[in-house]
Amino acid sequence: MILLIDAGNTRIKIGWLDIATGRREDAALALRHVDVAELALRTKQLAFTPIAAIGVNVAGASVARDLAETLQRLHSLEIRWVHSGRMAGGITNAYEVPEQLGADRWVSMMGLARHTDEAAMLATFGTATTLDTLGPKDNEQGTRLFHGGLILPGPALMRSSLAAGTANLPEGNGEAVAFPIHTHQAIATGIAAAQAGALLRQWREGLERFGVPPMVYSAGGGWDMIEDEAQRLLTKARKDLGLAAEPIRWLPNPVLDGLASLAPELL
Ligand SMILES: Nc1ncnc2c1ncn2[C@@H]1O[C@H](COP(=O)(O)OP(=O)(O)O)[C@@H](O)[C@H]1O
Ligand SMILES: CC(C)(COP(=O)(O)O)[C@@H](O)C(=O)NCCC(=O)O
Repeated sequence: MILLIDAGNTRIKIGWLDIATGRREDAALALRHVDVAELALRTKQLAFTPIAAIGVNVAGASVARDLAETLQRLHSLEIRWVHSGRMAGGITNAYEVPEQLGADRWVSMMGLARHTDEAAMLATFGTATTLDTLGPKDNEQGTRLFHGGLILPGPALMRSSLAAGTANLPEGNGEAVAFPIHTHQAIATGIAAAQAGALLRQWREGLERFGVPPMVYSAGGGWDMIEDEAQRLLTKARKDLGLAAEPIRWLPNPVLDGLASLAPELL
């Protein structure tokens, strides 16, 4: 079994792959950085001994070091860290400097490619929100292009930055509504509208570029804060354009899916 690691800025997600059968974890483990020691307890509960570990890390050197030390101590394993590049897993990276792209975003495009051959967008609501577009599989070689994408503060970061940067605003919670009538509602609605509005903007860019609407997939721990608003705005936009309804589809772990698809060529 191979451990799959996605170290994000808030949490580390860990799954596994049986390379012989393609079998994957039922549910990924999510740990905060400070709880990395819990990995010892959790991997001891696994019904197998991992023989390799591959991962991406956008959370800085100390998180990588903690993970590396923990897996070395527990299983004598070295983590094979994946970095962004110009091409991998049948996808070409349009970033001017490919190595600058977050490795989690890059590998998530390979995860997304497992779910559709159509032009698609992955909206990930983590610490940051990223809205990334993958072109269709439409040439003879079957290669695809990562067209680029947006970065904005994630829902929780928007909320905490409002509370930290103002004298009077709390950490706003609540439902998004058309016309907010108290502060919590005003903040929750503002954040949901900003996140869903950015998603919709990028979906329209995709529609113009491809001539067909990109499929939209979502991921990340902050999705539940904006799901209703995002689904509602996209449904309305599609209806206004005379397009059939097509909801945003949730992907629990596109980064781990991408690592799983890269594993055979990495190991
Ligand atoms: N138990 C939890 N601990 C921390 N964040 C959580 C938890 N449950 C949901 N969240 C939300 O998930 C977000 C982090 O999502 P995640 O996809 O793990 O991000 P990242 O990949 O940047 O670490 C947080 O900003 C928060 O809104
Ligand atoms: C955009 C990110 C901060 C997202 O990180 P996350 O929210 O998943 O922790 C990360 O992918 C990153 O540091 N990217 C480097 C810059 C770029 O992708 O252009």
